[in-house]
This record gives sequence, structure tokens and C-alpha cells, in this order.
Amino acid sequence: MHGSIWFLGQATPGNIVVGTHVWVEDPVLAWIDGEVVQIKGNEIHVRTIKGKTVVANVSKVFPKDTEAPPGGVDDMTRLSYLHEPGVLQNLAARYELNEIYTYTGNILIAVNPFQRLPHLYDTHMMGQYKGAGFGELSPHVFAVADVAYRAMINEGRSNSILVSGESGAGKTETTKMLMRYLAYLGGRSGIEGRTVEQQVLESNPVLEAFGNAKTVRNNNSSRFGKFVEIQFDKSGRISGAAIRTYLLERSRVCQINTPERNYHCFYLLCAAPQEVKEKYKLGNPQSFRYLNQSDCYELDGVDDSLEYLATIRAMDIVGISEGEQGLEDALIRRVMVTPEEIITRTLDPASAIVSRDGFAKTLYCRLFDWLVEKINVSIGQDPNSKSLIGVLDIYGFESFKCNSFEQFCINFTNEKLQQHFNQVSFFCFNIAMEFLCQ
Ligand SMILES: Nc1ncnc2c1ncn2[C@@H]1O[C@H](COP(=O)(O)OP(=O)(O)OP(=O)(O)O)[C@@H](O)[C@H]1O
Repeated sequence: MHGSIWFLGQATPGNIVVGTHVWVEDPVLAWIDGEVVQIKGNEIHVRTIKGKTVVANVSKVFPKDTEAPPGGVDDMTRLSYLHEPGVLQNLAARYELNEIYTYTGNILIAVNPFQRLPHLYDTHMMGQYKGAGFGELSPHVFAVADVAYRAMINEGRSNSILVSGESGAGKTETTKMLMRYLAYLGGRSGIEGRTVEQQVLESNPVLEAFGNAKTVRNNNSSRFGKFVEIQFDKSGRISGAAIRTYLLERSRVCQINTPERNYHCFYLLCAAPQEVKEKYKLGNPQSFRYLNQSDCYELDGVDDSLEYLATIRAMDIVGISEGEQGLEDALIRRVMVTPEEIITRTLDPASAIVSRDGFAKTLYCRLFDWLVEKINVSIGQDPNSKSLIGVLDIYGFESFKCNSFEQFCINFTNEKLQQHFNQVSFFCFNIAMEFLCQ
């Protein structure tokens, strides 16, 4: 992987004297600037711009670059101090000017604007970035896609772009923009005049119904990692695409907390037309243990019965039909295979519950993998593609009340994922706005 983010330039006692302009932590603003008025050993007394005097340990006080341009710099490697307050100040100054993209070397930092900015992504803009040298124009997600594409053509090898950041930071949107630009460069229309990007996006409602859920931060949070492969032929034209998914959050199937929800598909099923509900003996979401652990059932502005119909339509497009299951034995009996014989043991209720939950999680993950396979058949992969550009959209680390150990450990042990990390040459890091405003 090329590069990562380092916070350098930590203050040392040597470069802070009375009169130095510094940053200190602030419970409301995250960081506030001020001037050092007194130093007592490791204690630094700072008069902030709000007129308050605060005392902080020297290790928590960072020098401020008083000569930094007020509008910020578009590449943060040009900052005199690459420490947390310096970086945040720079991103906030640019954000004020509606500049949501900033480089740190060859890493693109994207701040979520939480509003549509169509002028940033139109065809005119794509034309501007086509073939432009990296860093020649303002930082942009198209510039990252462009450099990845050029490197693929010139060096004749595949590339990957890693899109990371916390939940709600804008990874999925960034991934869509990367795909849109690659489809623009790769030219070829897909089946029936639909571009590959359109085909991948058309499968989104299915993936979102089964892989997205309401979380504290995002009403439509992807709870899985996604690697979208855009495949190219030897002349650099798009020849196919495929979606690989990773690390679906298994624990959510059986365990949720207010104000979060389980996967959307469960609520959609409960909002299905009456005949479907009767056929599958479905009640309201409040009657299901896996849904009623949280008291959040509805999403603002979303009608689950309409979403149900939209998902069924999207499933039709990708060629998914109905199937049936019979499950009782798998739930209440455990089969043990020994060298001598096969023993079937009936479980006590507590073990049956553990078994039920484990079974539900595995069943759900397999269902999800099966859906992804179906989607790939429908999109059309090219087994003979010369090279590909992969866009890896994967959530970063978050701090929950109850962190799922399973979820985070797996980040580092998943071999399939590691394989793609090894291919990554370009990096987009997404930041949600509230991070800047904390
Ligand atoms: N570049 C952008 N332009 C406009 N709106 C954006 C942009 N990026 C993000 N958003 C807004 O922020 C919302 C959340 O973004 P997104 O779903 O991409 O986050 P995410 O990082 O993929 O979250 P999660 O990890 O929870 O799935 C989007 O629904 C959209 O409204």
C-alpha cells in the first residue's frame, strides 16, 4: 500500500516558549488555539482566543503554524506541522470554502458534504480530469481513478483503490464516483446499452436490503466490505465487472441495540403484501425476537412496503427466484461424527438457543454470498480480462458501546481481504463532517 496517515510534529518542550501560538484540547471544539503565557515544568498555561486560560501537559500542546494560508493548503504534506489539530484546521478551512477534497501526498481525504454537489461530478468535470497529471488540478476523487487507470494501462497490471473511513463518512458515495469515472474512461456500454456502472448500481437495492441496516450514525449503513472489480480488455475498454463481499456483520442477525435495526430485509418482509405475509406466517416486527431487542422499527421517510416491492423488482432483474427451506432438525439436534458411529443428540433449551443463533447467522451469511453470486452472473464477469481496477469499500474502526470482537479481529485475519490489501496502490480516506466539528 502506498502511504498511510501519520501525525507528525508533536510538540516538544524545546519548541514551545512563552509567546508561542499553540493548539490545546477543548471539550467543545476539539482543539482551540491560543498563546502560551506561562510554563511550569511540564505544565503549559495557554490563553485561548476565547480569553480563557487553560493548563495542559506539554504532551497535549501542539505548535500552531501562524503563517498557514487562511484557506488551507490542498496537499497537507505542505503543512509545517502534520499533527491532528493542524490537519483538522486545514480540512475545516477548506470545507468552509466548499472544498471537500484534500490530498496528503497520494492519499485523498474526502469530507462528507451531506448535500448534493452535482457540479463536482458532471461530465465536464470528468473531461477536465481525463489525462491530467496527479496534483495538476484541485484534489478530486476523479484524479485518483484517473491515475489508477493510467497506471494500469502504462504498467499493464491491475490496481486497487482502498476507500476507508468511519460509518457515514461517505465511502459508498466515493465508490460510486470512482466507478462512474472508470466507466467514463473505459467507454464500453454494457448489456442493452446500460453501462457497467449502471449494472453494478442496479444490483445495489438487493445488496442494501440484505447487507445494510440502520446504525447510530447512518440510516443506511453498509455492514459488509465490498470489493468491486471493473475488468478491462487489452485496449483498456471495460469488459466486465464483479462484486466481492467480505466481513458481513454476522452478530447483527441475532443481536441489536436501540436505536439500531437489524438488516432492512426483515422489516421489508414484515411490510410485504398481505398474501405474502399469510403464506410465510409473518407478523409485525415487534413479534420477532431478532427485531424486538431494539425499539426502533421504522426509518424516517422510508416506506418499507414500497421498499419491499423495489427490492423484489431488483431481485427479478438479477434473476433471483423463490426457494424453500425445512429447518427443524438443524435447530434442535446436534449430530456428532465419531470414528465408530454418528450420534444425534437432542439439545437442552439453552444450547438450542445458542445453536439457533449460530445457525441463523451462518444461514444469513450463506444467503448473502448466494445473492452476490447471482448478482455477478447477471452483471457479467469477464474471465479473460487483461487487468482490473478494484475499488475496496471497507469500513474503518469505530467505537461502539459494545464492540464486536468477532468483527474487528476478522479485519486482520481474513485472507481474501488481505489479498486485496496487498494490491492496493491508491487510497481515499473519508471523514464525516461532525468529526471536524467536535
Ligand atoms: N460526495 C458526497 N456528496 C453528497 N453527499 C454525500 C457524499 N458523500 C456522502 N454523502 C452523504 O452521506 C451519506 C452517507 O454516506 P455513505 O452511505 O456513502 O457513507 P458510508 O461511509 O458508506 O457509511 P457506512 O459505512 O455506514 O455504510 C449519503 O447517504 C449521502 O447523503
